[in-house]
Amino acid sequence: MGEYLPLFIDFSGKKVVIFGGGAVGERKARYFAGAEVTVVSREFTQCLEELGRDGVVRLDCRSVGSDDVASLIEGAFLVVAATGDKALNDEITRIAVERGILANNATGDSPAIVPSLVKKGDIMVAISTGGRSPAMAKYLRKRLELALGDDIGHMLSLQEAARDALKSIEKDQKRREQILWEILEDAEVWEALQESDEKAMETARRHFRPDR
Ligand SMILES: C[C@@]1(CC(=O)O)c2cc3[nH]c(cc4nc(cc5[nH]c(cc(n2)[C@H]1CCC(=O)O)[C@@](C)(CC(=O)O)[C@@H]5CCC(=O)O)C(CC(=O)O)=C4CCC(=O)O)c(CCC(=O)O)c3CC(=O)O
Ligand SMILES: NC(=O)C1=CN([C@@H]2O[C@H](COP(=O)(O)OP(=O)(O)OC[C@H]3O[C@@H](n4cnc5c(N)ncnc54)[C@H](O)[C@@H]3O)[C@@H](O)[C@H]2O)C=CC1
Repeated sequence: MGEYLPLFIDFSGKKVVIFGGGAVGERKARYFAGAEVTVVSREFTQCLEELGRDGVVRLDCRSVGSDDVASLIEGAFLVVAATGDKALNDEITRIAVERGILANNATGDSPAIVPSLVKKGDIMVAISTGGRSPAMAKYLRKRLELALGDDIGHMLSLQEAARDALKSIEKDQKRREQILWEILEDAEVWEALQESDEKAMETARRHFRPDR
């Protein structure tokens, strides 16, 4: 097993080439939908056809042999091998790696892993089992989705606002850090968040006191 580490990458404008237009190719295409996604496949799921029609992804309908791969992945930032043909997926992955392109292999050893993703507004939690049990990654995602309530999205907005306000009030960085923590750990602030963002900010402000 490799030394996998998560990293949040800005995919806007990046070229992603996905091979295979089945259920797995579709899931990966939706995951990377913010990028410039092309799906290359003999056939496409109905959902991919719709995404193609709406201009969310580009569809390239063709049968792929290993000789075609190099030209199809030119300029790509990431290649996803998700056809139903394991040998072809391994070959696609090998060719991408050879060219220094990131690759995700849906049926074998994979240089890059697509995680399970919990999203609450701008907060993201990525889950991987290092490839050992994708089913368990999915299971943990479902549990975390339930455990992390919607109020964390509101706390994010509050922290952002408090952080901005503190920059002009409190010159000492360590002190700003401490105040932001106090707000995070204040049960009454979390309670006030249920009522309104304004009420929560009001409650949070008591931590703004100058301490000297
Ligand atoms: C290594 C990895 C490479 C990669 O694809 O990136 C990989 C590989 C393989 N998956 C397989 C099977 C399944 N994968 C899922 C689901 C997901 N698989 C995802 C990621 C990953 N899958 C990467 C590791 C992630 C990690 O580190 O944990 C998720 C998280 C992300 C996504 O794909 O979007 C997404 C859940 C999203 C969500 O809902 O949260 C399910 C369940 C389901 O579909 O309901 C099953 C059936 C049950 C089972 O087998 O566990 C097989 C065997 C194929 C076969 O038997 O033929 C292989 C190949 C192999 O093992 O060699
Ligand atoms: N990594 C993951 O998350 C998971 C991986 N898998 C594995 O991923 C693979 C794909 O799964 P599905 O999408 O469900 O299969 P699928 O059979 O529905 O889709 C495969 C697609 O690849 C296309 N394809 C196959 N060979 C091609 C070629 N030479 N040229 C062009 N297109 C070609 C087919 O037309 C089809 O559209 C399977 O081997 C499956 O076992 C399955 C579940 C999860």
